[in-house]
Parts: sequence; C-alpha cells; structure tokens
Amino acid sequence: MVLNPVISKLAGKLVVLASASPRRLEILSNAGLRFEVVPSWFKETLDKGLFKAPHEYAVETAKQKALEVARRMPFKHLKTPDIVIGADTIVTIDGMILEKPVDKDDAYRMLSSLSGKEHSVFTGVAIVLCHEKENEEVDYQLIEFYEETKVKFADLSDDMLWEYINSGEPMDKAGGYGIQALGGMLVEYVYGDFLNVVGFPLNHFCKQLDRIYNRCTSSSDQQSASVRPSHNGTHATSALTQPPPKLSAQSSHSPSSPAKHNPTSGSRPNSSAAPLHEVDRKGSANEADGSCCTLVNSLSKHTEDREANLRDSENTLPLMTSRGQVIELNVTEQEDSEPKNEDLQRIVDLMDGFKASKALFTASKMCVFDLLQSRPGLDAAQVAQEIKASVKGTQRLLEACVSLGLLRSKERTCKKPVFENTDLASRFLLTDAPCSLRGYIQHCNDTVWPLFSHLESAVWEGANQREKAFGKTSTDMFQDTFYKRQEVQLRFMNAMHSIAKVTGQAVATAFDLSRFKTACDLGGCTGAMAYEFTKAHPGLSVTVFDLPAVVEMSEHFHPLHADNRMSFVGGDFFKDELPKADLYVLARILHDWPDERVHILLSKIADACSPGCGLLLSEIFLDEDRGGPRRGLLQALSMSEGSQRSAAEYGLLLKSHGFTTVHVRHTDSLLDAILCIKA
Ligand SMILES: C[S@@+](CC[C@H](N)C(=O)[O-])C[C@H]1O[C@@H](n2cnc3c(N)ncnc32)[C@H](O)[C@@H]1O
Repeated sequence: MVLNPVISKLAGKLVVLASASPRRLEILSNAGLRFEVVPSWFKETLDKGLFKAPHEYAVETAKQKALEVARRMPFKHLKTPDIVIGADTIVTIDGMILEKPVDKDDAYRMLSSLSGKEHSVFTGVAIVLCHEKENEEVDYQLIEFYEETKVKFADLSDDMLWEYINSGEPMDKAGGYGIQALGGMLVEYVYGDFLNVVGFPLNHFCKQLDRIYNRCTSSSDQQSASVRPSHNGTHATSALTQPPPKLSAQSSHSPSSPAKHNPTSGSRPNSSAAPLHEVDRKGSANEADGSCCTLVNSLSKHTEDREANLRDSENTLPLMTSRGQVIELNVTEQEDSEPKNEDLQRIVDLMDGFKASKALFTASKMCVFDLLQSRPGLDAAQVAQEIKASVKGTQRLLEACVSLGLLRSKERTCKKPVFENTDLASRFLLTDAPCSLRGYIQHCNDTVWPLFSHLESAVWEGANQREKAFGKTSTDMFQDTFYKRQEVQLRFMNAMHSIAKVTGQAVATAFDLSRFKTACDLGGCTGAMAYEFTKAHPGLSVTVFDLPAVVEMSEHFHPLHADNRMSFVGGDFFKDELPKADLYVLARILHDWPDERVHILLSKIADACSPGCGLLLSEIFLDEDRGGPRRGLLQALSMSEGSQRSAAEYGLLLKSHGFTTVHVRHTDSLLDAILCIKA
C-alpha cells in the first residue's frame, strides 16, 4: 500500500473536494493532501428506487456532486481543476437508506432503528480527472468506487437516545450519528474501515490514486465525455472519440446522465463469511477490489491488458476480502518495494517540514500573497521588483510555494511562468481575509521559531527557553516577555486574534448555551472569541477580562468594541476580583500555566460561580493515550511551565473544583471544548 508517495503526486495540481463536510476535509488534510473545497450544488434528490443496491445510490450521488463542481469551476471560478473528489455517505439497515435526519423526531426514528443491530455504512466516491485541451474543451474521466463498513450499535434506551439527540450532534450526520464524537459511545463494534464511517474511505482512495498515478500512464481508445462552454453559460456535453492526452480513466457512463452502474458489478459481500468475489477478466476486473466497473474503464486498454497479463503470469489475482480491500497474492513485491518508498517519503517529509514552514512564513512576511491577490499573473521578475528582492531568490520562493499548494503557476505564451494564489492562500494568507492567519504566522515566525531553535536545550533542561531566545528571564511570559514592548504586544494580540477568528465559531456553537445570559471570557484578549459567542447566542452578553495593557490595545481591533453586548474589563485573573457572570469561558488559558496557578485560577472561578453557573473550557485535548493530536504534542515542546491535557484530565481537574462535566466536544476546528456546571 502506498500512501504519501501517491498523495505527493498531486502536489502542484489543483485538487478540489466537492464536499463541505468538515470530517472529509479533516481526513484528507490529515493525509497530507492539499486541496480546495468547493461544495457541490448538486441536490441529493436522486430517486433511491432506481437503484438496485444502496451503494449504487451513494456512488451515483458522489459522481453527480463531483461532476457538478468539475463543470462549474471553469465558468464560475475561471479555473479548471485537475481533480475533483466527490463523496456521499449513507447508512443502510434492513434495505432502508438513512441519510441526514431532518429533525429530532427523524433522528429518533433512525437511531432507534439502529439500536442493538448491525448496519452498513457505505461511502461512494467519485474521482473526476479533468484534462483541459487546447480548444478550451475539457475531458472528464471518472473513477468511482465505494467502501462498506459494518457497525453494530449497543442496545440503547430511549433516555440515552434522547440525550444524544439533544446534544445536537445527529443533525448533520448520515444515519443520525457521528462515530468520531459522542456517537462513538453508541457503537459496540466496527468491522471494516473506521474512516469510511466518519465519511471518507481514505485507504481505498489511496489505492485508487496508486492505480491511476503509479500504474497507469498510457492512452486509451475508450470513449470520453467532453464539455465545452456554450454562449449562454450552460454546458454542452458531448461524447468524443478522441483519446485524452495522458491518463485515460473514463467512466463508461455519460457524465451527464445518472446512469446505473454495471449490475454485474454485484453487491459486495456483506458478512465475514461471504464468498470471494469472482473476477470478470474481460470487463470488470476492478470489481475485485470493490470498485465499480468504471475503474477498469479508467485504466487504459494497454494497461488493462498489461495488468491482466501480470495477474496471469505472476499469479497476482486480486482477491476481495469481506471488507472490500484488495489482497494481492504477490506479497513479496508489496513487501519489498512499496513500504520502503513510503517510509522514505515519510521521513523525508518530516525532515523537510521546517523548510516548508519557513517558506510559508517568508512568503507571508514579504507580502507575496497580498501582492498576487491584487495583481494575479505576475512572473518572478515582476514579483521580485514589487517585494524588492532578488529575481533568483524570488523565483525559488514562488516555485516552492507552488509545490506547497499555496500558489499556482501557469505558462504564458512567452514561456515565462506566472503565478497566482490558490484558494487556500486566498482564504488564510491574505492580510484582510476574514479567516486570515497572517498574524498567527508572524507569531510563529518571530516567537515560536526562535523557541524551537533551542529545542534541544529545552529537552535537556525541561525549562523554558525564552531567555536564550529573547534574552530575558521571565516568570510570567505575558507580562515579562510579550507585553514589555508595544510592538511585540500588538503582534501577539494579532496572532491570538487571527486564531480566535477561525476557531471561535466552532467553540461558540459547540454547546447549547441558551440557559446563560451573561458570560465572562477570561483572558479574552481582543474579544474575537467573545464576539463569536455574541453572534451565536443572541441572548448572551459577554465581558472580556484581560490584563489592562491588553484591554487598552483591544481598541485596535474594532469594530468588536462597537457591539453593545460586549464589554471589556482590565484586571489580573490571578489577583483581582472576577466580573460576575453565569458562564465563564477559558479559551487557551490553562495550558500556559503551572499547576499551582491553574488551581488558583480555577478556585477563583469556582468562588465566583453560584450553583448552576457554567465553565466552558476550550483547549487542544490530547487523546487519552497521549498519541495525538500532533498539533497539541508539538505545541507542548515549546511550553515549559504549563501542560497539555486530555479531556478526561481536564474533567478531573474541573471536578476537583466542584464542576461536573456535562459535555465534551471535539470540534472539527483547531480547538476542543468542555462545558461543565458548578454543582
Ligand atoms: C493564549 S492567549 C488566549 C487568548 C484568547 N482566550 C483566545 O483564545 O484567543 C492568553 C490570554 O490570557 C491573557 N492573560 C495572561 N495573563 C493574564 C492575567 N494574569 N490576567 C488576565 N489575563 C491574562 C493574555 O493577555 C492573553 O490574552
């Protein structure tokens, strides 16, 4: 199995995920894939009765989602993607397809039908490869497959079901549950690919990429579908007999019609005792790995023959297990070559990580992304002139940014490549973007980077390295280091502001807070997080409490001050009286402090709370086995006094101050959250 080498083949290509699902986004980003998200406008209203088996419905929906985006992008976004990925996840039980519940009663109906039984989760996936031709026509080639996972629910009482439904989690999830969060508590066992249940079968996807990019390079004489812009802005779809230039991965179906899949592709074995799949060598060899027949069509005739020969001559008949995964019988080849490449790539990627970070920091600092946003299509010499740098150095930086998926380059007629931002850069790297991380990037460059350059000492000594990095001793990193100079303070506040802006909504909406009328965000900095709370909860007023120097400077972050449900109070949360509130918020505060300070702060909050008051704590929660997430563990390396904790550890800590944990939420954003109540 090849993972990273396949993913890295996509670097520099415009890969698009035609899905707004944060879970799919996370799975693919975690795998190192760089992509843009363009949610599909395709309405999931296919007539389920038209499909012989549930997975056919999921695959067809995935296909229509991906094709809709692939066709729309050249017109609406004025760029043609290289690859569009569509996916659709459904839950099936007793022949019924369960999608997302429409309301709580619907969720109850779904979940109670799953209680105590085994059900199947199918994710259909469509990969559309787009080939732009010289006459501006686009060839679309389609690979589609599905994965099935069996899940067994425990016997669930009505009370449990309603508690789960009232958590709000079921509403945007197929089958009414999310296995990766609270819904995991309902599950007795999972048989098959866990990520498939979360929403995307990563393993199967990588195998398909491997087939496309590592084993299939010749052209085909198969029919492809071509789409040409027509003058009224609609697309004309026509079948061409010309082979596409390189890859020849096409669907045997017309991309425009919701055609049925080859019925002979058959339903997948659905129990561990299922027989091995039969391989139809002529038309659908790929059935053997659980793909629909279109994958075989996606391989060129040449490759198909070659693969068939290989199978014959080397006895590499692929077998499908009951999990739908391929076991190739020439195990020696698998063990000898692929794992080595994969391991090498992983190590090299780790070694190169710092180079990638520094390239991003440098391009951001030199305002490359702002420049290319206002003037897309500059070449290296023009960019160099604008940022007042050398042409050679600028060209290298721009090319590196292309390889990182931050920029895209296009050949001009005179053959000099010109550069423009990818959507990723436009969303997160511009100074004025609503989700700009530029402030945080600058903080990483100017503050975190120097600390990491003393990591070895930090490990030897187990102590903070601020003195080595910044030439100052400090007992309080905020008051002694960050807030001594106004310029550094503003930079720090900018960093907090940018992170709070991108994570704030997920934290603010993690729980139903309608019972609370007043909140106090302790260490609330610029008020960006508090602002998200007021936006999400119209009945809530929020006081931001932070050091006086911070409150004074928070005016730089207008218009947050303008909201009359937000106010700012200056003070020291270790020493001063805390403002009265029904709900206290501690976002990214506790991890910074040694245990004794944590206890001082929690005691003060507990004293300020009457029974029924809430405390919402938001941090990165470590996995209970401390095996991840990587972000939390890497952040810990530059911390010294404080510690990263798991949700259970935070729960215990809060309990020791009289708070009972009500809910833990692993949000799809960068921060997790716990809501607890003063007993
Ligand atoms: C890591 S930042 C978190 C900011 C914000 N809660 C967020 O999530 O974006 C820590 C915040 O705690 C504030 N802080 C540090 N020491 C403090 C103290 N003794 N009293 C009040 N606020 C303090 C800092 O000024 C800073 O705004």
